[in-house]
Amino acid sequence: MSEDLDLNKIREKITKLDQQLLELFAQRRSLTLSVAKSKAHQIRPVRDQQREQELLIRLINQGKVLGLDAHYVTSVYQTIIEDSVLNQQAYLQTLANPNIQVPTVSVAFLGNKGSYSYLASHRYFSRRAAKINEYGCQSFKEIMQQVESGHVDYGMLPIENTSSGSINEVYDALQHTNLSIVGEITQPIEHCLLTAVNTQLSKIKTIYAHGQPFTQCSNFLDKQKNIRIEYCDSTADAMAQAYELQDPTVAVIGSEEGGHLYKLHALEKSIANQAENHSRFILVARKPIDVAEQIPAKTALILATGQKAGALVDCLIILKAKGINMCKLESRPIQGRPWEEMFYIDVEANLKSAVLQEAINEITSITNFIKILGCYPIEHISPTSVPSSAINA
Ligand SMILES: C=C(O[C@@H]1C=C(C(=O)O)C=C[C@H]1O)C(=O)O
Repeated sequence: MSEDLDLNKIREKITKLDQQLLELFAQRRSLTLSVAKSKAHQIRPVRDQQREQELLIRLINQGKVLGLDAHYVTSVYQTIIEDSVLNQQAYLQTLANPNIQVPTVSVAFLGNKGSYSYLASHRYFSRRAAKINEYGCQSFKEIMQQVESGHVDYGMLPIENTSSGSINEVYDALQHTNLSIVGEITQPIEHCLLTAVNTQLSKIKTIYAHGQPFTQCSNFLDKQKNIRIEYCDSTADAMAQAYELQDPTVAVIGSEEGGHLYKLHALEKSIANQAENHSRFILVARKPIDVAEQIPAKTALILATGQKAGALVDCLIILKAKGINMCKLESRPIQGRPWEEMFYIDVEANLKSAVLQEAINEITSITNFIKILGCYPIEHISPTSVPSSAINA
């Protein structure tokens, strides 16, 4: 056989190229860290979308000469730039908070190895070069107690999901805690039907899962006939059960990545109602953090206005007048005060900024209660778009 068609030889070449690509990615990453150091010095914002756009247009054109599709080049580089910006943000945060640089952190999350909260915790801290001591919990309340008592440094809590909405239990718990929100991470939720042994969908009689995945996969589940549903405290518990049972009639709903930790494989993939299914998690700690000026920040607060006509609108008008963007508004009942509501507001502003301080002072003067839940770096990096003329030229 000619060497050009020898599969093993071709794959060896691909393996070598991939190694070189990884080395180049690592070199690029370390250069962007030098950029972050320079920006820290000059107090310039981390993100420079004009530079990103110029870079993307140049790469699209260079890619075309090499026969690479413009969409492919754009999507690869948007991923690289997202990593670069998040890495620079993480670095600047260590400079802004020198007192909390520790090589090992302990994190409480829902469930055990393999739960979505476990995956979110690992993803969040992988960028912060910290080793994790994991502390799996059975409830959101337990997670908060573990952080409040000082038993662990951080708690990772899911707060909202793109298909099932806000997680009320977590919102309610935030009313009664002194913990601060110090970070966020959005985790793609890719629900699969996982089994411990080789089997077929028609043989499944029982599905184990946490309540949230059940809600998020209701369309798929409605189509399955004669299946018993067993609710579990967490996705990880469901996976552990399936692993123990080794039963061809049993399946669980969870991520493929988490399932690997329990030697489970995917019988069906992408079973969620919405193809784009993401959960946003918040990270809580006993002390608030500072957010570096060069990083886009979000501040979360809760307030109670009492029963006056237009009282909430008056608060929002203050934010509008100061040009502060509100990115989330949620209301929850106040325990023991029927029909009164607590409003949860996320704004895109740094708590240290004069403009937000002024807004908070004005809002405080017209509300019954206000509490700052925390200020933290915005982790969502919206991709820089390129003009369609560059793509289609
Ligand atoms: C590296 C930089 O920081 C950010 C990341 C970029 C990148 O990874 O290429 C480009 C522009 C900035 O948004 C930079 O400013 O050059």
